[in-house]
Amino acid sequence: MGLLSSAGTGKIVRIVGKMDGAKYRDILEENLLESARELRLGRRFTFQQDNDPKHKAKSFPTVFSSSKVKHELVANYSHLFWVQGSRPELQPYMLLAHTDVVPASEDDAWEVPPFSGDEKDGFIYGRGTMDDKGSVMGILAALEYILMKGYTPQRGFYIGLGHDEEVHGLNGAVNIVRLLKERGVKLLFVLDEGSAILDGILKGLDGPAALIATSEKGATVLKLSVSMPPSHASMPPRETTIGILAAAVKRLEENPMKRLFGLGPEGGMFEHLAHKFRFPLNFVMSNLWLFAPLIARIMERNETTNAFVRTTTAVTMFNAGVKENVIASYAEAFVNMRIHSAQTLKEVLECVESTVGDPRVKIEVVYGFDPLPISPYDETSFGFQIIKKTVLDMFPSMIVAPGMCIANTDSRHFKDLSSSIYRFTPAIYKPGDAQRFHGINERTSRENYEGMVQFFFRLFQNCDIKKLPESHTSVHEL
Ligand SMILES: CCCCCCCC/C=C\CCCCCCCC(=O)N[C@@H](Cc1ccc(O)cc1)C(=O)O
Ligand SMILES: [Zn+2]
Ligand SMILES: [Zn+2]
Repeated sequence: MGLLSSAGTGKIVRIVGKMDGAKYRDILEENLLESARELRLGRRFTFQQDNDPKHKAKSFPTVFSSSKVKHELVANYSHLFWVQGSRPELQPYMLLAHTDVVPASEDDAWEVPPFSGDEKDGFIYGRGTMDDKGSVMGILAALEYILMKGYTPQRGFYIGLGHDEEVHGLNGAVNIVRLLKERGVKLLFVLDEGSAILDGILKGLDGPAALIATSEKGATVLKLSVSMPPSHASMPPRETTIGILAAAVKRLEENPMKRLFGLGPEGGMFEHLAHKFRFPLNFVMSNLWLFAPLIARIMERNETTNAFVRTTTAVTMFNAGVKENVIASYAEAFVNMRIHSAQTLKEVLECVESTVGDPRVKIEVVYGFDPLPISPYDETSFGFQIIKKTVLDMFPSMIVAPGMCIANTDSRHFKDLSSSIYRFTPAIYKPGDAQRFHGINERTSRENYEGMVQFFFRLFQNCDIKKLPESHTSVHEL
């Protein structure tokens, strides 16, 4: 069923295909245009900062007035929605997204101001359009639409919109989890951001591939610091705090963590994709047991694919000095590491200590956690198969494979509520797009945004089957 498509200049979406009459079409069109405007407003699309209850009611009037939907604020700014199903015996699932964003500076070379939400050449630009307001709006717009159609979901579901994902979700996601635990909720599956449809990003792969991440890397932030008494810049010591610390972080950069390609979920991902690679890569990918070290050397040349090969090391902050003619008494640096699934936090810390190899450099763990468990993706895994089916409904010839999230998401806080946690948004990303995450010119195409609404709209309906058909039946035939 076709739902949404691009319209003429100035219009984000127009309804096409099987719709239930002009009345719904007009209302929905107006509503989705409103949604798109909200998305474009970027900074202003923060439910909580407006602190105006009418604001969300205006954007999604049906969601906020439906007797089927229960909405509550969590920790003042996060949102928890419960959409009641008509068959309470069916286990609920949960969709996650977040409304907060990382900072963006007008001084960086954005093609359009980062909070203008301006549209250019078919793309809506702005901080949060990819990470993660597109999902927020896509989920709510799809819910608005399905409720307007009068569809009653059979399987109940939760929607959690965190407000502090970019600072670990300790107030938003963690409190949503706490509430659900208190209520004895167990989730059939959880779907969050963290992977997408990659087109041309994995070199040698013919055509796009939808990668449903079944795990995510662990992470740690380490604070490295050096202290010594301050002194006059005219009589410098042979080594300064800044020089010692700079040498330590340089050693970390020059000695990347070991290659682990093939030993984590990325192994299964490339094996699934193998037949879509051009010769000889198809042969090589089908025999990772033999060729993994060779592939790792090729993949590590590119920043995005390197993240699949190893635990990554990023020196993100360096602070030192108070005046240009005073030898700094203190220098500190922060190192952000994402831990490959085949390694533990403990192993990473041991390795960093040995690479730094200088007792004058104090190493403190700001936070850290191990890689997340791998969620099932076999033929009997309801969540994986339903997400896959929904992708195939939209893109029938798409290759769908299990993937790995190389960053971190709020979903990691949900591991006690479900063993089936998936990270995927149906956006298509092309070469250059990976750098837009937390970077400049973050943007979403009209097609990606519309696809997001369509994906969730279909997902709500696909989740209404009671159970998957017996194995060997293609889920696409459901
Ligand atoms: C990280 C972008 C990689 C792009 C790879 C190219 C493929 C794109 C496919 C899918 C989209 C990837 C979505 C990534 C979601 C990232 C969410 C996020 O930014 N989370 C924060 C959480 C965090 C972790 C550690 C901290 O110290 C603070 C915040 C993140 O940085 O991972
Ligand atoms: Zn995000
Ligand atoms: Zn982010």
